[in-house]
Parts: sequence; C-alpha cells; structure tokens
Amino acid sequence: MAGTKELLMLENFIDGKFLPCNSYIDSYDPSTGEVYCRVPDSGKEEIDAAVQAARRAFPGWSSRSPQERSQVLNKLADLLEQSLEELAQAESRDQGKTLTLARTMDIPRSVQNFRFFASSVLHYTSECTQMDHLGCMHYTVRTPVGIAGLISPWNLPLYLLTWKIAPAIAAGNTVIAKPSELTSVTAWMLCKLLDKAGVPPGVVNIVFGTGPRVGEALVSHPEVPLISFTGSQPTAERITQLSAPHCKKLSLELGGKNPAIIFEDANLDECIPATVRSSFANQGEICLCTSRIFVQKSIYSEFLKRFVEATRKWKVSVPSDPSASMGALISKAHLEKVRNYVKKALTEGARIQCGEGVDELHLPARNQAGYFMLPTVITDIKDESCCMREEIFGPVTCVTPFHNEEEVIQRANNVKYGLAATVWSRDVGRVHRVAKKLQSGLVWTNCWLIRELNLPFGGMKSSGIGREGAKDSYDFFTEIKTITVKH
Ligand SMILES: NC(=O)C1=CN([C@@H]2O[C@H](COP(=O)(O)OP(=O)(O)OC[C@H]3O[C@@H](n4cnc5c(N)ncnc54)[C@H](O)[C@@H]3O)[C@@H](O)[C@H]2O)C=CC1
Ligand SMILES: N/C(=C\C=C\C(=O)O)C(=O)O
Repeated sequence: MAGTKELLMLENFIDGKFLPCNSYIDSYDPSTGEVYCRVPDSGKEEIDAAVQAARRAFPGWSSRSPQERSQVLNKLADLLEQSLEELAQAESRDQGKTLTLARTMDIPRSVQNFRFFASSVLHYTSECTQMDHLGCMHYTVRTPVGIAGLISPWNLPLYLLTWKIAPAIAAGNTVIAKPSELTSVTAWMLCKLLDKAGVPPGVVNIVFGTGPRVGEALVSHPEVPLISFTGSQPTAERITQLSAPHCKKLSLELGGKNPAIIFEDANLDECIPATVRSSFANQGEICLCTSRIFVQKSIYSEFLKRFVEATRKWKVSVPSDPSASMGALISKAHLEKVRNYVKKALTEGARIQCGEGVDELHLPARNQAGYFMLPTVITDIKDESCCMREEIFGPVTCVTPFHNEEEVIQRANNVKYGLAATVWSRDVGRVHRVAKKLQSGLVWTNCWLIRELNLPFGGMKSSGIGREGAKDSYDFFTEIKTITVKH
C-alpha cells in the first residue's frame, strides 16, 4: 500500500455529518493499479446509526410539499453542475472511464436525474371513481414508503446512484445509500453539497463498504422496507433471500446479454459506428452494451470487415487522453475475468478478429500495471458458448450470421437475460414486428442509448424485477392506498 499520507480518505455521511470508521478498504486507480484512496469498511453499527437518522428525518421531509422538495432537488442539480469538472475528474480516476465520457455523460446525466425528478414529482394526480348506486366514491392516495435502501454498482457510479436518490427523496422518503466499494468517491463528493442545497440532516445518508458487510446489514434491517438495487444477478438473488422474511419492496436492475440484429437493408454507415459504441462504450461496462451481433448472411462479410476496421480505430488510452475512446476496466479481477472469456472462446474454436491477443496495446510506462484491454471482436462462435450466453461486462463482442427474421428472433431470445436489444433495418414494418417479439425490456431501433426518462426502464427474465422512470419510480417509492367514502 502507498504511504497513508497521500491517500484520499473517505468518511461515511450520516445525519448530515461526516463520520470516520474503525476500518478501511483500499481503493485502486484502475489506470495505474495503485491504491489512491481508502473507503470506510462499514457494517451493522453504521447502518443502525443511519437508520436512526433517517427515521428522525422522515416526518419533516415527508410532510414537505412536492414543490418544496422539488426546489431542493433543483438546487442540488445546480451545485452538481457547478462542480461538473471536479466530479468528472474524480469519476474518471476512480472508475477508469475516459474523462471525456465522465464529462459528457456521467456527470451531466447525474445533474439531469435531479432536475428530471424535481420536475416529474410535481405532476402526479391520483385516481378517483364513483359508485353512485351505492352512494360511494373511491380515491387513491400515495405516501412515501419510509427509509429507502439504495445499492448501486461501479460502472456508472454517480449516474446510477442519483437515478435512485433523486426519485426516492422527491417522493418524500429518506434514504440510506451504499455505493460500490470500488467507486465511492463521487458519492462522497455529493455529500458535501447536500447541506448547501437544503437537504436536511438524515434525509440522505451514505454508508460506504462492501456488499457482504454493510450491504447485507442494510438489506436485512427491519426498518428499511424498500431496496432498489442495480448490479449482478447473483447479488440480486442474495438480496431477494435476505429481504424475503420482511416482504420488502424490491426493484432489481440486473445484467444483460444484449443482441444487436442487423438486417441486410440496414444503413451501415450509421449502424457500424453505433454498434462499435454500443459494444465498447465505458469499456463495455454498461448493462445495456451489445454483446451478441447477429448480421444477415448477405451482408455478413462486408459488415464484419467494416466493423473490425472501426473497432481498431476505437482508441484505448489513459483516461485523461482527449482522443481516448476507452479507458481502463474497473479492477484487476474483472480484467482477468473478461480475458478468460476470450481464452475460453479460443479453446472452443472461435476466431478473434481484433483486440485481445491479436493486436498490440501501447501504454505509457506508469500505466503498464493498469487494467487496460483492447476492444475485442469474436466470430465463428456457437450460440451455446459461454461468450454468447453469459454477461461478460467488458470490451468483448461476438458477431454471428443469420438467415431470416424468424430464426434471429428465436436465437436472440434464447438466453436467460432480457434487458436491451437493438434492431437495424430501413423496413418500418419489420422494425415494429421484430421489436414486439424480442424478450427485452428495451428495444432501440436504428439507434442506441437514446434515453426517455419518462418511460419505463428495466429488464425481463433474469435482467430484473420492476421498472424505474418517472411514473414507475414514483410508484415504486410510494405506497398506494384506496379510500372509500360513503356519502
Ligand atoms: N448494472 C449491471 O448490470 C452490473 C452488472 N454487474 C455484473 O456483475 C459482475 C460482478 O460485479 P460486482 O461488482 O461483483 O457486482 P455486484 O452485484 O456484486 O455489486 C453491485 C453492488 O452490490 C453490492 N453488493 C454485493 N454483494 C452484496 C450483498 N450480498 N448484499 C448487498 N449488497 C451487495 C456491491 O457492494 C455493489 O454496491 C460484473 O462482472 C458484471 O457482470 C456489475 C455491476 C453492474
Ligand atoms: N443500469 C445501467 C445503466 C443505465 C443507463 C441509463 O439509465 O441510461 C447499468 O449499466 O447498470
């Protein structure tokens, strides 16, 4: 470990105060492999303190009007925006992503999350029906659930954390958030802005540490009735088990094995750069990234040639390099896991068209121990291969030919996941038909990752339970009650 003096030391944020912890975990700079930060290794004690704070803050915060809460969220968005550059630098260093991506996507979207839910919370109405023959009317009311437990991953740290905090507090809940122990820095920076934005102590508590210790303490706590989780399927299973005795409300946003389906009439000038981006953006570490590319046989050779050429131009470099398309992967263990998938494909007789083991990666001397990998394209692979079935969550994508619509829909659906798909065709009828038949929570046609935050976001099958987005998040973060009045 490097000298303690130089390390960035994070603290938990409970009841509006920064509090040190008894033990800490090392956090690495993925671009150098060096420890640069220490993250609290919290446990049950810290969760108990956060629950007490959140419980105390709940009556005051939940009784404010939506307009008052909205003003606080907007102020927080302004403060985040004023710190955009500082936050982007921190996110890029902590996660390994390019500074450009953090500047143009992660932090602006975090700002937008607060602005969006500050606005959407103002527009809900409840339902009312009449039964005149019985002299009755019925109506619904919604109330915040209470203390929300929010667990977020390492791939889009502030972006996904704010996607949970913003709707939860907009609806009047108080929260205890646990960011990934691998990427805690921007969450800690957010805590510094809360008081200035007018968020009362105890409304947002952020407790750092590992999943098995502090994550499980949060999930198991009887006074936390709701858990919103984004991450892996095995962790979701554990969270489901721990929540079951308490019948907690759960929202689970999990992984994907997302297909891109490219028909012979696709506009390849648009499709190829978009599919390179959908495969390799953020080092392929987005649950929405494409990892199976089905190309109609008649254009397969042309597509592959042009796709591999475009992938080779996707530059891997140090995250601060303005010309970098891709930075470092999150951790040494994750890099090994992703590389092992490529090795496994080779043993199965697949071909590596570019990237890992084929092309050379050039890095400055101080980044040689960083977790970098070239974007890798695999072909000649069977649908049964683990590379075609399991979530790799790295810069690896498989390309395979198909003959007709019926066949490709069946093959695209033939995995346990059902999160996101892309369909490329100029035939409007086909686009609608295929989109409808895909087992996928999201389908983008002739584009990728254009987000409409008003509409439901989430997956089917093993990609999760529940949806989030304006109305869906509001429904999730509130309880509904039906009241009948006889007059
Ligand atoms: N958004 C997504 O779809 C994501 C998918 N993944 C997938 O998961 C794989 C493993 O990555 P991990 O970092 O291990 O993901 P993970 O699912 O273990 O981590 C996500 C969050 O859950 C927390 N967590 C872990 N175990 C927990 C437990 N028992 N109780 C409560 N919280 C817990 C973690 O500390 C982190 O905050 C990746 O290779 C990738 O395939 C990982 C991150 C995000
Ligand atoms: N949930 C994830 C991405 C969400 C993106 C978005 O809401 O735009 C993920 O990668 O886990």
